[in-house]
Amino acid sequence: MSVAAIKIDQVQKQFGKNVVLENVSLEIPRGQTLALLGRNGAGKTTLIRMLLGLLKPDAGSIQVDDCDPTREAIELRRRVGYLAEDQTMYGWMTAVELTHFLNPFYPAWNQSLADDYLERFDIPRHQRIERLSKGQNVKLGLTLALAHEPNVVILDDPALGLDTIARKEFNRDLIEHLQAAGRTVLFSSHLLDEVEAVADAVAILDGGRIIRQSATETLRSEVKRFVLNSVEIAGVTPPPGLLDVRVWESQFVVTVDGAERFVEQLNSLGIEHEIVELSLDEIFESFVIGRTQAWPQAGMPVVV
Ligand SMILES: Nc1ncnc2c1ncn2[C@@H]1O[C@H](COP(=O)(O)OP(=O)(O)OP(=O)(O)O)[C@@H](O)[C@H]1O
Repeated sequence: MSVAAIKIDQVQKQFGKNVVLENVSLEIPRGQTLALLGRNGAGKTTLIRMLLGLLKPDAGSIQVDDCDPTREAIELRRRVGYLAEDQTMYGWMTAVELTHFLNPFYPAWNQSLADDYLERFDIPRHQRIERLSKGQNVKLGLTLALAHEPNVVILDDPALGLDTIARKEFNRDLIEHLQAAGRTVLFSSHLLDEVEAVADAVAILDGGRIIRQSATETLRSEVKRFVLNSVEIAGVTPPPGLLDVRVWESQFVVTVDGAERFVEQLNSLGIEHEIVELSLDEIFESFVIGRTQAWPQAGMPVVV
């Protein structure tokens, strides 16, 4: 058994002329929860569909729980729990009927675990699925994704459309039932404030590439915002990992990936600075819409 539960190596995918994924590589160690972040249309669902063998990569390779999704799709489906974005289910069945219906498709299906989830998630067993609320629907989807005790769980924007409290409940359930059981979880999301509490690691997908993958805590300690006096910064070499520069009255507000190195650089030059901690939301924003053009070039007059 390999150490990585999910291994994506140099994957490419294009639809017609639209290159959606370009040299995407990503590894998720067993037992880890990784949040895949990206703006609308970044390619999250496309990547997830390839992990499940529903789409073939144009190039590159994928391993999920030691299976190649393109060649072992059925075996893979049995080992992986999947909750799709806007999952549609048989509306005319009741929740409990659906669990019994799916049972024979999965050799490892655990009906008493399915019953247990229905109860713990407060899903009315005998109500038709079409009459369940959005929150109950998502939780039923989660029940179905987990009842065969998969090693790997893939959730495509699971909290989409849920209200704030339902999302918090969902995240709590995710932590209690998946992480505690040592499952590997990959979930895509754009609700970053909530990802923070759940994800051990995040990967940011932008422009068809993974532009950053890191432990959530490491990312927060390495990406910081600095407030600097504009006169002092003139002529200083832009730091590696510069993500964003804004001119604010007589100050430069600079976001850097590699905060420690930048602090050393500023200290060695005797430049005073204030450090601002960022939320994951602000970090994500700096990566995907940050602008670095406002960094002053040596010899350039500086706005004061
Ligand atoms: N089957 C397909 N045929 C053609 N283009 C597709 C197909 N599936 C996805 N695309 C295109 O690929 C790009 C990525 O779509 P994808 O659904 O993977 O993004 P996403 O990150 O999941 O977005 P969202 O957060 O909005 O769900 C989009 O430009 C989309 O139009």
